[in-house]
Amino acid sequence: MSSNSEPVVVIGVAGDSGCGKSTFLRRLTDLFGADWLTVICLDDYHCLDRKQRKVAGVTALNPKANNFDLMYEQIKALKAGKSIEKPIYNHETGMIDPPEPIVPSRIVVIEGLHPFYDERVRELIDFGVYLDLDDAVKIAWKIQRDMAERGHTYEDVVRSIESRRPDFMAYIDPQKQYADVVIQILPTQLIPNDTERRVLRVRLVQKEGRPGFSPAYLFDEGSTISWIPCGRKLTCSYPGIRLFYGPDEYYGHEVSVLEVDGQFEQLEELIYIEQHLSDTSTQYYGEMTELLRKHPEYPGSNNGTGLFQVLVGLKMRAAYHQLVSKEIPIPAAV
Ligand SMILES: Nc1ncnc2c1ncn2[C@@H]1O[C@H](COP(=O)(O)OP(=O)(O)OP(=O)(O)O)[C@@H](O)[C@H]1O
Ligand SMILES: O=C(CO)[C@H](O)[C@H](O)COP(=O)(O)O
Repeated sequence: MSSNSEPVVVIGVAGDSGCGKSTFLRRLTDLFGADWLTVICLDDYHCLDRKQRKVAGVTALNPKANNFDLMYEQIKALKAGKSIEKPIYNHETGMIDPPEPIVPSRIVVIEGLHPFYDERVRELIDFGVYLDLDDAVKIAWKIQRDMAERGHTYEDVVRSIESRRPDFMAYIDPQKQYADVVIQILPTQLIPNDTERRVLRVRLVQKEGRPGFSPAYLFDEGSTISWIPCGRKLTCSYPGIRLFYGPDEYYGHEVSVLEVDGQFEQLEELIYIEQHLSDTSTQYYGEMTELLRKHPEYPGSNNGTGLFQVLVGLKMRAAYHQLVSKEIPIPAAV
């Protein structure tokens, strides 16, 4: 629990269902320790239950199905170190269950569909990440999970993604402009006409000029670099690995982009990549590689999704320390 004298830092993790939020949260828990984190799933602020949404003809992505006033009041209270009685949305029954008490830890993570949607909530967020999954990859991941674990057919998966698309584009996707970092997960460019989606191209879009956040870079800050590290120090089988770093513009903001296309054969060799990255906010040599090697079983540990999730976790830790140690006024996520 956080005492009133200790600031509570709020982290936002945004993205559609099935885009890897749970995996990212597991990495954050490994980094900070469970005692440091209070995770709030924003699905709990659905104000219409499944039946009511059906009657009203709205999806859970529609703001009308969510209580942003309550979300704002409760996140504000948590940030002030106060306990709340949080509602619970029950995904098994599709109903809203009786509320549960929540006591904030030092870091409150709000994760789900709408962390940056409401301006008041957005301004409470100290560091925000948006997980931006390309549709082709989203279908591949959902098929893998929903067909294997939930008994859905290929057509069910595609239909469900299609039916959510209009509301996704209207209410979820635009939030990425407010994130400090966006992890874009795209099909590889290393395999022509790839349909398997096992090899991924992952881009880390990092906003420049945010207090408490300095983007990581490859070799030389501010330059544009394409690097194929396959050689004596890194084992690469087909289709190889390509890294890229360079400046860009994103929704009118200056950003720097780090990119990894391809996958790593041997996790321990990641140290070679880590050596060439700067401003990673590690606390000791090799920390990134060590964190990835700890959980090779997490999906994406052998590609840019895992690498950048770990890197973003390290950036969140650095932002936390900066905010707390300097007691600087907490800036908005915009
Ligand atoms: N980096 C990755 N590489 C490959 N597959 C992945 C990766 N991350 C997630 N997946 C796949 O996507 C599925 C959904 O991931 P996860 O549960 O982390 O997403 P989520 O956003 O929390 O989903 P939900 O909100 O529906 O619970 C996983 O079961 C896994 O199959
Ligand atoms: O997008 C979602 C969560 O991220 C869900 O679709 C939403 O919360 C509604 O849940 P359910 O389908 O269980 O009624």
